[in-house]
Amino acid sequence: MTQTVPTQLPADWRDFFALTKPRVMSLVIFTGLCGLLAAPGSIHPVLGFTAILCIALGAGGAAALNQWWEADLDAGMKRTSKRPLPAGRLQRTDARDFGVLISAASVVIMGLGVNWLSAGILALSILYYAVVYTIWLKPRTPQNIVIGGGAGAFPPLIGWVAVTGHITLMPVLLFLIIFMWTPPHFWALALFVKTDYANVGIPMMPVVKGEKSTRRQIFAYAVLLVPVAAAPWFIGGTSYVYGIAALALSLAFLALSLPVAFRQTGETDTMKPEKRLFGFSIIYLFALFAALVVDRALANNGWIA
Ligand code: HEM
Ligand SMILES: CC(C)=CCC/C(C)=C/CC/C(C)=C/COP(=O)(O)OP(=O)(O)O
Repeated sequence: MTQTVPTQLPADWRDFFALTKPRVMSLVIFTGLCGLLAAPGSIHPVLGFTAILCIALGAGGAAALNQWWEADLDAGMKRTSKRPLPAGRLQRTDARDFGVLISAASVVIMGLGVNWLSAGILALSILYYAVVYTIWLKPRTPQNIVIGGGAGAFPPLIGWVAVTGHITLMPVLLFLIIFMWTPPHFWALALFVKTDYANVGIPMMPVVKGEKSTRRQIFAYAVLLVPVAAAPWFIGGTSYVYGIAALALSLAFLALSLPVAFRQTGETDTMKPEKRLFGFSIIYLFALFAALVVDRALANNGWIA
């Protein structure tokens, strides 16, 4: 007897999966994993896997709650109108319940299985993204992503604390790197989807302060990112392998932010430098955190100091 094997998950499962913003969260999870792998000491692989699963569940749950709250806003923006809620493929209450369930599960499992400090920071970052950023800051101030960006900066700290059980300067620096990276990452994108945010009344920086001010601020954060990204090397937390990679990547990021910072655009501009900077921002963070893990692996094997 022949059976047809379904090649795709049922639509409702795909929609729940989409609620977790999987593409964005892949980098969130990767930075969490790198924090865990770069931390001094060791963790049992099963517990390490559990910690990363909890970061994924917590970040995904917070993203679901973000979309539950913003379903009407998302319906009004071209970029987000096809998401499961605005497209009518899911009930709003189902998205809320799913978000609460996997967020709560992530914190409890992290606490019981790994340690309560990492569980506490995970809970803080979920509340930070779903409540402080989404409900409070995003509709109110153009500094929303500067302050709210803190939420996305926690995962490497959580991964690190999952191993060590305490907070030191190194994981705080990893937090600061993502904190400084978030404004240029997001504002580069906001420059080319400006009208979307203006249409739904979200006070993103280019809408409120204008393009010129946003461009200058992107540059300022890209400048600050150079010493902050190299700081783990300066304090002796890594070797020159990470240090050189951090400087090279950050200077490339700065170079790409230059044409964004000092140009004016007309109505028909294709926004190539802004799109390039946004694209590179993602490669930048993947490569920087990968360099950190390679550096620590080389040191642990005695190949570098
Ligand atoms: C408040 C902070 C942030 C804001 C407002 C923001 C906003 C955005 C937006 C609007 C997009 C476009 C893609 C989409 O529509 O889903 C995007 C893409 C992306 N973001 Fe962010 N982001 C933030 C922080 C982060 C952080 C902390 C990470 C990871 C560490 C991250 C990783 C990514 C990635 C990987 C993409 C590309 C996704 C794709 O290829 O579709 N973002 N971000
Ligand atoms: C562990 C944990 C909870 C991590 C959280 C990670 C985090 C805060 C990531 C931020 C990423 C993100 C998708 C922002 C989108 O902003 P938006 O929601 O304003 O974007 P939108 O306009 O696409 O809805």
